[in-house]
Amino acid sequence: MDLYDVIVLGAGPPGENLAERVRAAGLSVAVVESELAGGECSYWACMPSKALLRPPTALAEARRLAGAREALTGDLDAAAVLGRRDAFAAHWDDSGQVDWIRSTGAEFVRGHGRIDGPCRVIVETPAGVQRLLTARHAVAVCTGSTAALPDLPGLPEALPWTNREGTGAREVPGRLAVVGGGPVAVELAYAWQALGADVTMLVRGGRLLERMEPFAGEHVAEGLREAGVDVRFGVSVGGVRRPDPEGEITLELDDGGQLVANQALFATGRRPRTDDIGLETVGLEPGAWLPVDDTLRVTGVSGDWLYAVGDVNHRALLTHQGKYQARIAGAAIAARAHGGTELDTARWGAHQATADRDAVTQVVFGVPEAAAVGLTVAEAEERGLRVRAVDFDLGRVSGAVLFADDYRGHARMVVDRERGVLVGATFVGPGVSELLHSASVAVVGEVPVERLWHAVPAYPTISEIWLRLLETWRDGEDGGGESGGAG
Ligand SMILES: Cc1cc2nc3c(=O)[nH]c(=O)nc-3n(C[C@H](O)[C@H](O)[C@H](O)COP(=O)(O)OP(=O)(O)OC[C@H]3O[C@@H](n4cnc5c(N)ncnc54)[C@H](O)[C@@H]3O)c2cc1C
Ligand SMILES: NC(=O)c1ccc[n+]([C@@H]2O[C@H](COP(=O)([O-])OP(=O)(O)OC[C@H]3O[C@@H](n4cnc5c(N)ncnc54)[C@H](O)[C@@H]3O)[C@@H](O)[C@H]2O)c1
Repeated sequence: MDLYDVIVLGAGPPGENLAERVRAAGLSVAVVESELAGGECSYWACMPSKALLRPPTALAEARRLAGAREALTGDLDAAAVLGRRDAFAAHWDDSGQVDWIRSTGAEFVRGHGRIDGPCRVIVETPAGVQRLLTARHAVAVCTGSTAALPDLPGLPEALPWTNREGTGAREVPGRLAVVGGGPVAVELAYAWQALGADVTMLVRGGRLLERMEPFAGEHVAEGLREAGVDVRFGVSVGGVRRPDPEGEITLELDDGGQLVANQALFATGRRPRTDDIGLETVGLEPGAWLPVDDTLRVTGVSGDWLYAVGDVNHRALLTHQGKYQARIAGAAIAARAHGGTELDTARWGAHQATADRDAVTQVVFGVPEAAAVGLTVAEAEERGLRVRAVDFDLGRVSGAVLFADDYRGHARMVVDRERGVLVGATFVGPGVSELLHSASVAVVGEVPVERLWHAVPAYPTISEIWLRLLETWRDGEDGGGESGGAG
């Protein structure tokens, strides 16, 4: 029997970070991984998708600049982009990440882990050997999520793409249907269109990126259309036919039409990887998301030993938010293990996950980029806050106009009227991703809006949007905020 202070099940970014955190606090830890250390993010999600997106984005941005545009002599080299993607996915070899885990002093155990009652994990190794690990203090489930496919006739036999093929494919399909309107659909539609596919997006709702402010999805839809993607709203898929798994795929649409393509990517959300991890041995339901308290401890399990971190708890399905949770959970596990320390579970406290509810950051890449932190107006109102949306056209900011000819974009800050602080911000436009952290600091720091006048953006950067937003805020509801110009 192997005894550790902490056992981490799943070595995606949150699992790796949790292990590092508890090691730094002097606890022993074993990390169990059934596939590749680094998780979905490193091999079939964040990394390869961003590697696919960066060359087309750079090219599209150059095309928008007189003088640079004239230097472009050809199109993207799809093979080179795919090759660069392979390098960013470390050629699907996790030895670098395993070395990093080991360098923290953690033990890395390859195999499928299943909980076997409180504080026990049985690992089935690739050699078929069963190994029992026991935890003195905590087991952290960090098993992530996998693509959720709709229950459609003919779909399983049609072998559609999920995010795995959508980020890992080695050939560009001639015609690609993309089902969904969330971040995966948006980013991969943009990337594959740029790589040479004819992409049609089938979005069942009326807009893209439904968790962001509506204007973000509108700008992104316009960008996709300009890039050549056929974006269709209000279309649902009722069934799928692909008699020859190597042949064309036909999507039957609810409006009576059909779409024939060479490949179909279903980007229709995620489900938790909890169906085969022994949850039934501790009274939990296999296949369900794991609800947690704000120290990331699973609720409904006695004994304070079971934690769930990352996608699997369904709080914020993003790598950086999972890593944030890992830092909080690691601190809480260490404090409970060492005893004697009172946990700081106040809002923004060291042992209280707060940002993954109140200051979730996200960037959806492509041209334009959509970047958001905190609450949208709708979310703030749902929480009973009295807010004011302060809007400004990014195309009237000097730094933006320099960034790209014919710059189009928009910014909004959401201000809590009672406290006079920002509770959310959204930017959409080329190159806005790096603006986001300034807004996050303002939201998390609960910086009074009036103080933001003293945070002087360098001229002429896109960050001057902050001055324009402050002027609009100052001029009040009906002030119009027309004071753009050169700062
Ligand atoms: C196409 C795509 C693009 C994305 N882009 C971004 C982005 O740009 N930025 C961003 O922040 N987020 C992005 N995300 C989301 C991000 O990938 C996830 O939030 C992140 O991977 C979650 O990390 P995780 O460790 O919780 O889960 P995962 O990354 O899924 O890792 C879980 C790990 O647990 C292992 N595991 C599962 N079950 C067991 C078991 N029983 N025993 C042992 N090991 C097990 C798995 O093999 C896996 O390695 C993207 C997602 C997709 C699909
Ligand atoms: N850049 C980033 O940060 C990034 C990029 C990609 C993914 N992610 C994260 O990964 C997670 C998964 O992303 P996603 O886009 O797959 O999921 P999502 O839940 O964000 O979006 C799913 C989309 O599919 C649609 N849909 C769901 N069921 C459907 C059905 N049966 N038929 C047609 N449409 C259907 C939804 O309406 C929605 O538009 C998200 O939480 C996302 O934030 C982040």
